[in-house]
Amino acid sequence: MHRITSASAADLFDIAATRRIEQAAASALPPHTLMQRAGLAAARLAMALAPHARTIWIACGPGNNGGDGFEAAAQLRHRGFFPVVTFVDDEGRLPADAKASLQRARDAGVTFASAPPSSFELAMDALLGIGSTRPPSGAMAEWLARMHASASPVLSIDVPSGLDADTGMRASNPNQAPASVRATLTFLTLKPGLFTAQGRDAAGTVWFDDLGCSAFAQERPTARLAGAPDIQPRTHASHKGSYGDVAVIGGASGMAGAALLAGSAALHAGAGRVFVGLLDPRAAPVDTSQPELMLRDAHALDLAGMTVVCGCGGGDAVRELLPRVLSTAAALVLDADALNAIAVDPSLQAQLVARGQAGAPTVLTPHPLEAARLLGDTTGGVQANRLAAARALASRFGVVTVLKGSGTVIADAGDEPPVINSTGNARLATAGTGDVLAGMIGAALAMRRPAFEAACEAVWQHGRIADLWPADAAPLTAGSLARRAPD
Ligand SMILES: NC(=O)C1=CN([C@@H]2O[C@H](COP(=O)(O)OP(=O)(O)OC[C@H]3O[C@@H](n4cnc5c(N)ncnc54)[C@H](OP(=O)(O)O)[C@@H]3O)[C@@H](O)[C@H]2O)[C@@H](O)CC1
Ligand SMILES: [K+]
Repeated sequence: MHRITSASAADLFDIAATRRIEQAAASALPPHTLMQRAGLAAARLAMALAPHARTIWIACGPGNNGGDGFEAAAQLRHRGFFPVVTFVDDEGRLPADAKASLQRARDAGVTFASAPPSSFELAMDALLGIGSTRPPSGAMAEWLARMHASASPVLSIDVPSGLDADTGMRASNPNQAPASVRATLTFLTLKPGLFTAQGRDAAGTVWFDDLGCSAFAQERPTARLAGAPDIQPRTHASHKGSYGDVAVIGGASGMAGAALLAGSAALHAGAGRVFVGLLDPRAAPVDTSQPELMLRDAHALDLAGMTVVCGCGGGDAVRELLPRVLSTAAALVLDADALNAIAVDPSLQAQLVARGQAGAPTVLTPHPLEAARLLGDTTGGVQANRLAAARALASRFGVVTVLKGSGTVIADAGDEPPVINSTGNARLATAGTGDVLAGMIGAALAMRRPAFEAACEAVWQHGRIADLWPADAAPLTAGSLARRAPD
């Protein structure tokens, strides 16, 4: 068993692949082995999370997830703990594995109750796992609300009940605040839904136990966690030309800040030279707080050979420059208003596709609403399956897509599984952080990183800066994020 951190690189498997792996493993092992291993792992983690617990409440559901809970209860009782099990259903309907574990819990002397204990030091959610088919209701919903309202830690078994392990969507109560201390112990495979959409909030700290079955995981991953990128050392005999030129195009009237933020981020991410082509004709000729940035009139910038970051604060004015940007930029990041302009213009879309066909690297950085506009979908439709939406955008336009949000998804147009980013936190929910990300990706492209790697690395670093933000420092702002340190 090990804890998954933002540095962990790992393959993720959807429910269908997990079921196949489970079947292959179960048929090669003696009956009940997997559930006994799962229950033992759950009991061990429960003891580690609440070593002095007097009462551990284990809520068990009608399938094998409940079976894991019974098995954990038996193991905890054998070790001198006092688990109290509440069980939602008729035991006659339990699958064979779970029935055997229920019997083992009874034989171990576990207490069964019809209602949750009045106090508990740890709650174990073994109600629903990957077999969840509809929103929890009745006693199940009440018990989930009860455990998440308590100050005690909640340990979810395999998957937080009601969370779709493929998509990270919650079946119900999407706004229900999860318990402040929460962990999920997942078995056999890591599932993508634990890491994107509502999954990260629901799951808390993710622990993984392969139940000794990694040899059976011969499936193609659905997605991946990329883990910490390798730092590319700079050679001593290098100069600013070695790290490429970035040109930011944006900053229409009243929105110069967005373009300056992207420029600052590109500079601090290591680009050799950064030009900021402002769309506002009355913009100041220099930013005295960042004199390294070379401010220009966007229309006068020669973009040939440049990595262009286009759209930050671009307003409607960016539209007229897009044909030239799409046809001349050596590498390109399209953000914000550039994406909105492309979403409503078939000729720009055709140009974007042509870039992909010509092998010109392009990265799109939409948030869910921008992605929805590009796909002709709704934000809800995009969020309902973020992996699929990112893949659809990447293949439609022949680009790398960075679908922002909790668990940012990075997909390319090829066969590679998409990456779900594992860094970042709610500190990033402040104006301008998207402009900073666009600038960081631009810098990585200017340094000749392949587009998919550039996007994955920059997204990881962007979140990592927020993760390392000192708790006692001033709140994170986009400007300080771009400079990679609190003011
Ligand atoms: N087999 C093994 O050895 C191993 C299995 N493992 C464990 O098994 C888990 C998968 O087990 P599973 O397939 O039985 O699915 P599970 O998530 O328990 O739920 C299915 C049951 O719930 C019911 N149901 C669904 N939604 C509902 C709702 N909202 N409200 C009420 N009922 C609802 C559904 O009934 P139905 O939809 O048919 O009415 C069915 O009865 C997996 O996540 C892992 O924890 C691991 O230990 C590895 C070894
Ligand atoms: K569960």
